[in-house]
Amino acid sequence: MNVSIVGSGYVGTTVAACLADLGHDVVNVEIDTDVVETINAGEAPIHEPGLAERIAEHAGSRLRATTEYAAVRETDLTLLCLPTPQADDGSLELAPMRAGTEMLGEALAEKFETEDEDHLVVVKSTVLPGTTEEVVGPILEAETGSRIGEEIGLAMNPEFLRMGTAVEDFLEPDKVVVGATSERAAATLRELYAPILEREETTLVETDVREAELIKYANNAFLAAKVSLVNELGNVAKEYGADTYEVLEAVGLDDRISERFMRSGLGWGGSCFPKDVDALRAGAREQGYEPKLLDAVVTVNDAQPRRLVELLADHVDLDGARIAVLGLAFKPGTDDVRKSRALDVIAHLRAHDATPVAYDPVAIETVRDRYPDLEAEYADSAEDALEGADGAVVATDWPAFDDLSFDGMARRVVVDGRRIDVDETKLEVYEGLTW
Ligand SMILES: NC(=O)c1ccc[n+]([C@@H]2O[C@H](COP(=O)([O-])OP(=O)(O)OC[C@H]3O[C@@H](n4cnc5c(N)ncnc54)[C@H](O)[C@@H]3O)[C@@H](O)[C@H]2O)c1
Ligand SMILES: O=c1ccn([C@@H]2O[C@H](COP(=O)(O)OP(=O)(O)O[C@H]3O[C@H](CO)[C@@H](O)[C@H](O)[C@H]3O)[C@@H](O)[C@H]2O)c(=O)[nH]1
Repeated sequence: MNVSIVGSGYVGTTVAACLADLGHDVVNVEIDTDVVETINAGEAPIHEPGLAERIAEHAGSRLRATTEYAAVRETDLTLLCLPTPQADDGSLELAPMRAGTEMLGEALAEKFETEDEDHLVVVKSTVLPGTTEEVVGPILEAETGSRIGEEIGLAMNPEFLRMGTAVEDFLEPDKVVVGATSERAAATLRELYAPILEREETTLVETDVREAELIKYANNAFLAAKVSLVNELGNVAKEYGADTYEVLEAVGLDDRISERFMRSGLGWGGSCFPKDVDALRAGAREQGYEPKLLDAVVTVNDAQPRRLVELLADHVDLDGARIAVLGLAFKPGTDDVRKSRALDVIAHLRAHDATPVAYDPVAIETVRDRYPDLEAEYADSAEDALEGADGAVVATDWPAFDDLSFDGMARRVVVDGRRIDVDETKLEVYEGLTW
């Protein structure tokens, strides 16, 4: 099929490369010219395992990128992978979605004028119930002068991929959720995802649009809540002197609970859980419901970076101390630093007048770009960050940190926010945040 993807960020780029891999002809429509040039040069604009190889293989043949919306006219369907960030009050900010949809509508108007063809528009961005049918649909109708259900098909198809395993998650998902406004739209998406849907392990869930929109938020709220509960239990376990990882390993054997998403420590960051839980809380309030449990899920999460720095302060006088911060990415396998807990740890260290010396295998450039005012020094290697340090914190569980010797530290005091696999015998103090 001929597919256009509007927005070539973490999701749009991954989805484009994977759909090209499945045999589709794909064009990324993106306003950032650097991203467009990078993809067309056969390179990946983000760090994501398996992505660079796929872009290198397909760029110039089944995959290309452009800043020109006119490209959508040569395609059968468009996936909207636009950002849906947080407004200042935590609610869902729809301005980028509206702007991109308007530009798409303008481009499609010409397609409908010159050709007797239809076009399916699919919202892949995470949006609250009602957005697809009450915001995206009407903009498309206004811009094109056509009706949803006539020339324009409309569907919502949330994406569940994770950073760090995005390619694998997209190609081998547990489920594909399709909320379509017509059987024709649903059939087009079944055709798009046919090779994925053939997998025994993948379930196709067909719903109305509102349910598809809410499934995405419910999924993320559930996982974020699970990690916050695990962190609360971990904090309690620490008070009792019990090892929460042993406790939760046993709890996870109950298949109603599962052993996944049981890692306590610094809590959740990233571009999804924080903004999606906040958008759902704001949306619920707007609908007249007080989401008390979701509020608590955020409160527990927000407290963890401060708890970690306070724990470190029990062992090290932080005033004037050099503290190595191991990891900046919000999780391993990605250069994504949006809402990374490491940034909060750095802010708390600064509040204690410590000097944070940060190292990350792939995310230092992204931090420098996005947070130029962050008050941290950067090191070229973990060993350099640790050299002469009065203490260290582990903020991201990069596998490479497991093998560190911590030899060059002035004092070998390590507070681990992620429970990596270090050799404790080499350390003067080794404390886990929650165990
Ligand atoms: N990152 C994830 O792991 C993930 C997973 C599932 C769903 N989502 C959802 O997918 C959506 C996209 O997320 P992301 O992480 O890829 O965001 P992102 O910020 O990485 O990418 C968005 C891209 O859209 C581009 N853009 C903005 N306005 C545009 C316009 N008018 N026309 C064309 N391009 C435009 C930006 O330049 C950027 O490259 C969000 O709704 C997010 O919640 C994200
Ligand atoms: O046991 C765990 C598991 C995760 N985390 C943290 O939780 C955050 C999110 O991790 P993860 O869910 O693996 O990564 P994301 O890329 O944010 O993916 C989530 O957000 C995406 C965007 O909506 C969804 O598509 C995915 O399904 C959903 O897992 C990270 O900070 C992790 O360190 C923990 O602290 N403990």
